[in-house]
Amino acid sequence: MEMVPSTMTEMWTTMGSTIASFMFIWAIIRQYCPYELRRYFEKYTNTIMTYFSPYIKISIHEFTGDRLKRSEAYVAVEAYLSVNSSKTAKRLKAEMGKDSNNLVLSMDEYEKVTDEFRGAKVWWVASKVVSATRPMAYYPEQEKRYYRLTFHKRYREMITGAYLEHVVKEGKEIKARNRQRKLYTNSPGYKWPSYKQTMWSHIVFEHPATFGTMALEPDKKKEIIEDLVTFSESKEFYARIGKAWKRGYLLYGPPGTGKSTMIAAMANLLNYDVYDLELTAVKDNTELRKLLIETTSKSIIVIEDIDCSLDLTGQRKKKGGKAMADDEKERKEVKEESSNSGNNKVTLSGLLNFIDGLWSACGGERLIVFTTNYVEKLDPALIRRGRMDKHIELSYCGFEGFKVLAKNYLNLETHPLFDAIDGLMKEVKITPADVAENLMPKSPLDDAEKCLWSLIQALEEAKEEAEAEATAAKKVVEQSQDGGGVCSENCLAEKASE
Ligand SMILES: Nc1ncnc2c1ncn2[C@@H]1O[C@H](COP(=O)(O)OP(=O)(O)OP(=O)(O)O)[C@@H](O)[C@H]1O
Ligand SMILES: [Mg+2]
Repeated sequence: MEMVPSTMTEMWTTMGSTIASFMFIWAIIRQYCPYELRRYFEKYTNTIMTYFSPYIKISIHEFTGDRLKRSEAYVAVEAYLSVNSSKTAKRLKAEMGKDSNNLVLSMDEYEKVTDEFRGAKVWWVASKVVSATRPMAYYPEQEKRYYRLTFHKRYREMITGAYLEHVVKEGKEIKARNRQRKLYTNSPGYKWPSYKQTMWSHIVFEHPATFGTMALEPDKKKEIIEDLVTFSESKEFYARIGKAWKRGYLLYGPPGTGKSTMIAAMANLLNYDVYDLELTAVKDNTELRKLLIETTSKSIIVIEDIDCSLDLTGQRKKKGGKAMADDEKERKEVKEESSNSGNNKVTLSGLLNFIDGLWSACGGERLIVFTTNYVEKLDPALIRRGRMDKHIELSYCGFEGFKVLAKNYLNLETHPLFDAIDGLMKEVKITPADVAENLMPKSPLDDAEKCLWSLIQALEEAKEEAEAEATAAKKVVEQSQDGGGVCSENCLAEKASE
């Protein structure tokens, strides 16, 4: 009877020491056996194991090829498992979901979940390979994440066919349902594209503007909405006519007329992401192309104040201020210059390529929107139809626009003061931003009437200013006509003081 515990102890001791020796030997092998030899050894053990194993494995990697874009299959599987794994997996990751009010769960790394499909059992594992450490300490390791699907070989046909189809389809649906719209921007300080997943950084897009809240003539509004909706539903049409599925919009007009607001409204209408491209932060044409490739479909790529972002006009003037007739030739020169000199800048040709070069067709379903305050400053090549298909002028606020704002801000459909405002609006130019500002209650006690009076006052002031300016301008014209182009000493002094 007493023998049992002692035998047990002995057995444990022997086993312990065997394991210890084995680990020791393994450590020695790891240290001294060359990496290549070990790889070779591992490869063949794997092959032998696979030969005898009744299971088939399929890996779905996050990045395939040259890591240009996240694999669509990976994204779909991720979404599919986010729903299907949360019931069975024990370690889960949580991320903020749509509208930031729920958490979306997905399986954590190295977690295994089981799924069943028509009586067949399959296993999914989320895993990653960390590539060998690089000599440079500040250059972090690369992680390559992937999902691995394991199933019995007797289900081969069904799993590789129907099941994977089901996973991708459902994954895409889940993705669309949980889609949190994003606002992306290219960060200027960022240098090492290879270890970060993307060159864009993003936040959740939460702009409340819609076409409903925009002050715009109803006809124009309707036309723009129809144009956008038609675009988003025209996948087949674009394929048939052999054009990339994208459309360019140029929004121009004075400051405060709603160009940025309209972009937000567009994104909200179509449920698209927004890529706010800061051209001045882009190093060169190559980087511009990389940024383009990393944009996803169903998105709006925005370049605000295009006239300020790029010295396009300057570049062309530098070439000797030639007449517009030399246009084509000049553009060619600019192109050559940019390809030869390799100066680190985004050039006009780089930007044109970005909009309609070969690369611009990847992905599809994208809007490119430029905004500017000075449309006449832009290079005609940049805004010709085909590049910027639709030109939308956003202008000063009309009475119709005012009514929308009055409804939004004060919940007013009519008011006795509306007639006075209508009259004044015909005489003076006021931006929707100024109207909006005046209609905004300034204290809790402000009622609608007070806000309307504030607007009337602003309109009257603007009118007086405009009149004063007009008289001054008239005076100058008269004086120059009187003097017959030759100024008297007095006139010169007056002009100088002006
Ligand atoms: N058409 C409009 N309808 C409703 N609100 C407007 C409209 N235009 C401007 N606004 C209001 O004015 C503010 C400024 O508008 P926004 O930023 O869109 O102007 P912008 O045309 O982009 O000006 P900028 O050229 O200076 O960038 C917004 O906060 C918005 O509330
Ligand atoms: Mg703006």
